[in-house]
Amino acid sequence: MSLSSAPESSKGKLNGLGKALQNVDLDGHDLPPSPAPSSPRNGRKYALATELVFTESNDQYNASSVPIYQSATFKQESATGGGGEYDYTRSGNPTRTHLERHLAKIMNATRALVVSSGMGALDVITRLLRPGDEVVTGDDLYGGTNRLLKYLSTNGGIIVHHVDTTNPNAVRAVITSKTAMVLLETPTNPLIKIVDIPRISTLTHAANPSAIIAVDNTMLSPLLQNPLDLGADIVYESGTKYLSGHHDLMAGVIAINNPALGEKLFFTINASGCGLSPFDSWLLLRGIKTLGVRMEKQQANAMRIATFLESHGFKVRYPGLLSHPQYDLHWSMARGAGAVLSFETGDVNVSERIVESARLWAISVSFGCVNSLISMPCRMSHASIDAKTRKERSLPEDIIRLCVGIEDPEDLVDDLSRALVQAGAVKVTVDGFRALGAETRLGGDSDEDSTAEKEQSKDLASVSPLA
Ligand SMILES: Cc1ncc(COP(=O)(O)O)c(C=O)c1O
Ligand SMILES: N[C@@H](CCSC[C@H](N)C(=O)O)C(=O)O
Repeated sequence: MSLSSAPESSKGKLNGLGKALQNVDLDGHDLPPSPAPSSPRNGRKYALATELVFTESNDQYNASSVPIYQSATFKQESATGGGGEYDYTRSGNPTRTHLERHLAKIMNATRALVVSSGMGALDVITRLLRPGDEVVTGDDLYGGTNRLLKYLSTNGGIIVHHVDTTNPNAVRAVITSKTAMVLLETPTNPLIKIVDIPRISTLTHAANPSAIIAVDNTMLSPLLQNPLDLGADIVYESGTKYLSGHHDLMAGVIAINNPALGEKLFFTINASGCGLSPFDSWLLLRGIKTLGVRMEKQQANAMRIATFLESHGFKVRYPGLLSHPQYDLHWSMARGAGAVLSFETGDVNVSERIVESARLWAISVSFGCVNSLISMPCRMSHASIDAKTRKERSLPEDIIRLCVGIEDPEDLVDDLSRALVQAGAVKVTVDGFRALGAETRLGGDSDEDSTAEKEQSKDLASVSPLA
C-alpha cells in the first residue's frame, strides 16, 4: 500500500517520515492505492450485461484482473493509530471488498457481503433472530434451508411456520407482532412454485413493520430477478450456483439497502469468521463476468428440454412453459425462467432408472453449472427433509430435477430420450414415444399435447435478461 492511502488521522504519525514520504512508496513511486475497490458509488450506469464485466479499480499497476490479496494480515503504520483500511482478512480484504462492491452494483443494493457458502449466508441472516421470534416460510424449500430452520426451532427457541407461500393469505394468517422474518424462495426448490414477493412484502410490512423479508434468489441470480426492487429487505444467494457457474467454489452472497442492517450482518461475519477467502472472492468475481452469456444459453437450453418433455406427455414444472400455473406472476417479477426444471414419471423406480441411464447429464446435486445435471431431490438435495415431512408437503418421491447447462441442446435431448427409453419411462410407437400414464394424467387427448412443442411460443432466447 502506498503511504498516500493512509487515513488522515494516521498521517504525521510516521516517526517524522510521514511528511516527506506522504505520496511515495518504499521504491520511490508516487502511486494511487491498490486496488481502490471497484464499482460506481452511484449504482448501475450501464445495462446489466455491461455492468457484469465492467469493474473500476485504481490498482497501482492497472491490473485488468483484480489482484488476489492472499494475506491474512496487513501491517499497521503505528502502534497506536491503527493503520490503513485493512488489518486482518477475517475483518476485511481488498479482493473481497472489490467483489462485494461489484455485487452491490449488479444486485441493485447499497451493500453486499460475501461469505463462505449459501448456507453460511443464511446462518448470518438468521443470527438476527432472538429466542421467541417467529419465522414464516414456505412448505417447499431447499433441504439445507429447512434443516437450518429446524435446528433453530429445536435449539434456538425460534418458532417456524411452514405455509404455502404461493398463497399470500396463508402467509398473512400467521403474521403476528412476534414475526421477525419472512423467508421466501421463488422459484422454489424443487417444485418450482412461484411466490409473490411484492404482495407478501407489502402485507407483511403493513401487519408488522419490523418484520424482515428475506429472499433466497439462488434459482434466478441477479441477472433475472432483483428481490430488493420488489420489496424485500434482504436478498441472499448461493454463489456456488449461477454466480460462479463452474462448480469450482462455494460462496454465499447477502445484499441489503438498509445500512444499519448491513452493519449487523457484517458484525456477525467478522465475529464468526465466515467471510469469503481472497482466492474464492477472485474466482467468484471471474465467474460473475460470464453470468450473462451462461444464463442466456442455459435458459434457452432449459426451454428446449422443458418443451421436449412436456410434448411427450410428462408433467413438467418450469416457469418458461405457458402451462406453469403461475406463469404470469413469475414474469411480472423476473426477466427469465432460469435453467432448473423438474418433472415426474409417476414411479420412483422408473425415475431412478432414468437418472442412472443418462450419460451427458451428470448425477449431481447443485445447479447453475455450465454442464447439465440430473438428480432425484428426495434422495439427494432434499434428503435431509424426513420422508414423513416430504409426504405432508406433497413432495413427489419420483420427482427428477434437471439443471440445464450450455451443451448443444440436441445432444441433451438425445441423451435424455435414450435414458427415457432405456428406463422404460415411455411407450415407443412408430411415431415416436409417449410418457407412460400420460393419457390418464392429461385427460386422454394425446394429440393435443403432442403439438405443445410447436405451440410453445415463448422463445426465451428472444427475452433477453440483459436488456
Ligand atoms: C435455493 C438454495 N439456497 C441455498 C443453498 C445453499 O447454498 P450452498 O450450497 O452454497 O451452501 C442451496 C444449495 O445448496 C440452494 O439450492
Ligand atoms: N449433502 C448436501 C446436499 C447439498 S444440495 C445442493 C443444492 N442446494 C441443491 O439443491 O442441489 C447437504 O446435506 O446439504
